Amino acid sequence: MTPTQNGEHRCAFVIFGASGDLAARKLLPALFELHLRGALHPETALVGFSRRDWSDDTFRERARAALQEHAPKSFDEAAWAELAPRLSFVSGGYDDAEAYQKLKEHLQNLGQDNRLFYTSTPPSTYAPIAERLGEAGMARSAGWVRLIVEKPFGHDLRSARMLNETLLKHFREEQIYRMDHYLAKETAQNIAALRFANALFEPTWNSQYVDHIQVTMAEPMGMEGRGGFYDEVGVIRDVIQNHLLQLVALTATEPPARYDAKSVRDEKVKVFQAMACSNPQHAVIGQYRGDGRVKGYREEEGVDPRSRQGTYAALELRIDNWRWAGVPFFVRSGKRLRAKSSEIVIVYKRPPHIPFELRAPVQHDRIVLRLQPNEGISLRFNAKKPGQGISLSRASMDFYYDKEFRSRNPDAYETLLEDAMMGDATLFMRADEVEAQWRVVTPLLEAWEASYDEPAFYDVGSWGPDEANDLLAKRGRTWHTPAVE
Ligand SMILES: NC(=O)C1=CN([C@@H]2O[C@H](COP(=O)(O)OP(=O)(O)OC[C@H]3O[C@@H](n4cnc5c(N)ncnc54)[C@H](OP(=O)(O)O)[C@@H]3O)[C@@H](O)[C@H]2O)C=CC1
Ligand SMILES: O=C1O[C@H](COP(=O)(O)O)[C@@H](O)[C@H](O)[C@H]1O
Repeated sequence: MTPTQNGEHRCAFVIFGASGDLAARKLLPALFELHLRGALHPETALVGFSRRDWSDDTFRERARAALQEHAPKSFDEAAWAELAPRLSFVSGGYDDAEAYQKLKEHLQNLGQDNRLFYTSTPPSTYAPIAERLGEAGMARSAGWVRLIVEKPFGHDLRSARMLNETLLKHFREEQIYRMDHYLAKETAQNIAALRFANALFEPTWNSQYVDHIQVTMAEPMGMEGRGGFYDEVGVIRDVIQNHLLQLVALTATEPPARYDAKSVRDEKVKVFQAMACSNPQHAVIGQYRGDGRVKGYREEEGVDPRSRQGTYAALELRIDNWRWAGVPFFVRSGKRLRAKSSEIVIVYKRPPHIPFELRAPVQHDRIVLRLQPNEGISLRFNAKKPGQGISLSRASMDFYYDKEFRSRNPDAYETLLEDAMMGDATLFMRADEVEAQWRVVTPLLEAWEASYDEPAFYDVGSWGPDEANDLLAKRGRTWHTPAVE
């Protein structure tokens, strides 16, 4: 019997901030996809909550419009007609105790004891939402109660600890699901499958064979209307503290004994604890400048025209443990770069002895794990060129998800919402994990914010500032250039 049939994941799914961008672009389309493939229990109710004075019908109209706009290929009238009556709306403030009494009555009337709350609201509301839910007696029920907390989780180590303390006053750790949607990308999940379901890779996955590892998350977009938010946050808080550090941890972790929430997260925490804190000597913080055609960061709406905020960062990280001692991990991310590309590159050492007479040193073998686009894996190695004698050329073995599998890759939010309804927290972050991640980046953030240095400027459409190339050149390495279409 599937969990849908046995009803374990039937629930009332409450979206705080249901009028917002994330709900429209990600949450409602993900729930609709789950409904289309029968993974949303037929009695699950979707409850929107926000300050808008909306009726149930207004929420339904907005949700329908959001699906038509953001999931046009999946939108289906018959499926929508089934789902629409299960949507309802409660209007109220996120810090308003009376509104939570109204919500409580609404959920009682729906007759759903299992409840999943989602904070799709600005970060300043996460703590008040948890507190008001707790005070209204909604952190417990006759069924299960879970709380999904969006990112960013805190602004630094101190605020992340305070947020954890507040949440844990009202909810038990097992009830709290902290989001990092990168963990649910198929290729991020495939790192564990590649390493731990094959005998081929793991024996060389260590400092004896690996020269260094690169993690890149490049985006061509600028601020897209989020300038005000971004200017408070910057690239380190926005993606490095969470997405990139998680990718490093998945690449570096020891094999867990079992693939479950406790074992996987225990191992990731050990990686973060072994990570040396980042520092300005081993980091470059950059900012994109305009080219007359495309606005520079300082010209973006909502951004301080003298802002020093980083829209790009490159860091060298170290993991001081037996497996990774001496292997640098270079991570970088930026806005307004040449193309969208998220990838992890494992660069191998050269063989200890080359028996051929060659004109140039052999190149390093590489495993490229592509998260997006062209999800898949490439193994780049040296091969003999046809003809007399040995001369080498680069060759590649490529695996592409879309060519190998017929099924579509679910969106990360779809996977995460389904997992949360099933009570599987493996792809969500634990309290100690988030704090351990903040420990790594906070010293760099503090040093940068206390300094008066200008960021390293880079051109729109480039791969980042020259200083980021120097960071690797100092270590005798170069960045892998992502393949772009
Ligand atoms: N959008 C995205 O792609 C992503 C978003 N996130 C995170 O998800 C959360 C929601 O994001 P998003 O939907 O973009 O946010 P929005 O700015 O769209 O806010 C969501 C809703 O919260 C309410 N709201 C807005 N500002 C305030 C405020 N100052 N005080 C109280 N309520 C407010 C509004 O609802 P109303 O006025 O009706 O009450 C709004 O519709 C954020 O924490 C964000 O960091 C994470 C990753 C990606
Ligand atoms: O969390 C975030 O991620 C997006 C990028 O996500 P992706 O799945 O499209 O790679 C990023 O644009 C945004 O700034 C950040 O908040």
